[in-house]
Amino acid sequence: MNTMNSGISAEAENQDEPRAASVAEHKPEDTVIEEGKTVGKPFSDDPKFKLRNVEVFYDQARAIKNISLDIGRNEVIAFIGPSGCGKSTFLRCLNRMNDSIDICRVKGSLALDDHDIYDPKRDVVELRARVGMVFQKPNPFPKSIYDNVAYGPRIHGLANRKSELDDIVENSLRKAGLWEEAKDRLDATATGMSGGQQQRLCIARAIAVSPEVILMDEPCSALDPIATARVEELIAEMSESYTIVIVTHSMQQAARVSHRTAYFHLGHLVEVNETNKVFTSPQHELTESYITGRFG
Ligand SMILES: Nc1ncnc2c1ncn2[C@@H]1O[C@H](COP(=O)(O)OP(=O)(O)OP(=O)(O)O)[C@@H](O)[C@H]1O
Repeated sequence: MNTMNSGISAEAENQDEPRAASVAEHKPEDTVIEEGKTVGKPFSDDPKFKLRNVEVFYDQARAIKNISLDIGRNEVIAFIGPSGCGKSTFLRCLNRMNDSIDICRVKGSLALDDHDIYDPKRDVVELRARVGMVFQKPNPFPKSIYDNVAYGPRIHGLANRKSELDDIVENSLRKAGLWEEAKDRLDATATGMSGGQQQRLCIARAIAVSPEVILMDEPCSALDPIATARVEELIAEMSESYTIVIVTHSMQQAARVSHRTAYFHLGHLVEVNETNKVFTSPQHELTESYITGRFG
């Protein structure tokens, strides 16, 4: 796990690659991006997801442009890039959350454990149990803490007896680091919790159906620094059991929590590499421009 949290720009600027000279000569936005060409290490020896030539359209507008990427088993991968570059759109393909958007079309090959995610015969409810999601804003149901966590296991029939359900709720809350705070108020309404607690409850809710992957779309953007630190600790703990994909606007967060980082730009996947490499010696000038704050 990478623990760098400062000095990203300084380290990036200290490298003596010849590319540095060319950056000074023209604006980053003038850079021509070679479609479908991602520098670094976009592929993995043990992929959980194999994503090839993925394109996503909203009506005629192409939001994702010929992206190929593997996401490794039990890897934490961060998606970074300027606003509107397609991070969330690409993330939402991984459990077909885009299905609910009528104008959205997904092309290419997307496989989870070598099975086509977009197979028309695929059970999307089962897919989303395997590939859970935590959103930007904590969105607990207006129910009790217990019922929030028990909801998924109930609809998926994961517990035959009340005692089994109790165990799932307790284990999920423990894994989400919320048990001590919640155990004496399981019947209290979830919306009365703090924002950070609500977000950990949403993580517990995702964990309760035994997912293999957890997608996180800016999970800390509505949280204060202490609640953010708690969720980041959780990500580190959860990475032992799950594959985690996190979209973040915070480069420090990407550096702290992820093994690999993927840099998106205008719908292209420009660079993917081990996180410390992306932040200390980016190979693409657009990545370097972004992490040194030239735009974004
Ligand atoms: N439901 C939608 N309908 C039409 N266009 C959309 C829709 N959602 C996203 N887009 C467009 O797709 C492109 C990529 O958006 P997306 O939200 O995936 O980017 P992002 O990198 O996650 O942005 P941000 O960091 O601001 O959340 C943008 O041009 C956006 O306007």
